[in-house]
Amino acid sequence: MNSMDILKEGSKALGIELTEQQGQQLVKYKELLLEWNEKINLTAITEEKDVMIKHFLDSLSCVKASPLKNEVKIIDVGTGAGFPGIPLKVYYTDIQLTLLDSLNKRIHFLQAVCETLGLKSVEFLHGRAEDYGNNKNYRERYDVAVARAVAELNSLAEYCIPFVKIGGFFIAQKGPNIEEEMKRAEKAIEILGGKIVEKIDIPLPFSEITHNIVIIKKIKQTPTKYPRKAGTPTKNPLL
Ligand SMILES: C[S@@+](CC[C@H](N)C(=O)[O-])C[C@H]1O[C@@H](n2cnc3c(N)ncnc32)[C@H](O)[C@@H]1O
Repeated sequence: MNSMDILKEGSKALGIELTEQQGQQLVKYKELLLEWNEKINLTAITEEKDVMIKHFLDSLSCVKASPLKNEVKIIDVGTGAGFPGIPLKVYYTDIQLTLLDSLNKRIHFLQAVCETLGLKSVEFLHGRAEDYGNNKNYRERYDVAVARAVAELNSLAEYCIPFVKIGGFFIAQKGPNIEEEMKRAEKAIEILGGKIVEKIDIPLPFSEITHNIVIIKKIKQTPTKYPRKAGTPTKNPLL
């Protein structure tokens, strides 16, 4: 099966239909990812089929989370090579997307991808989530914050919840067996003004893997002392 077939079949299994143009944009993105990966470290997954499944289909599986829809304002925290943010932007063409990462080389890659694919309304932020989360231009300005493979949920909540408006959502894409990690994060989520409202199991197409999406609603303002200074949320997570 080629990359386009994996995308088409896999997205159907996820309950979504990609247009021909969206499919072509994602295949082009995959080519850029593998090309740039020879010069800068973007991904450890390099086999084409695995890239399509573990990066692209896994990112698209976020559409199972109901808070995601067109026209919302989304921040992808620790986006790395653009996952899940860019596949979501290809699918939901009208979202306003902010891609945040602390590695500038990755930001340059993301700018090149968005320019090549013709994606509009994308903002690029280079820096730490803890710093932008304290900046009034970004704090509590988003309908949705998403993150995949960045940190344990208790630290990740401190990175992400400050960006979300009251009534908005933080969507954490997680691997299998998330229950213990969710328990360890309960206190932190509450302190930061959130509440877990749903956990969705997602069987990843063409694999035996089941991933989880944890959906957290922001129900009250985040106290101004959070996020703490850069590094603290991972060194000393709220418990
Ligand atoms: C393992 S990668 C995952 C990237 C992408 N989300 C994915 O699923 O492929 C983690 C990324 O988070 C970024 N990161 C880690 N801590 C961060 C922080 N505090 N603020 C901003 N970016 C951070 C790293 O630079 C890295 O690109």
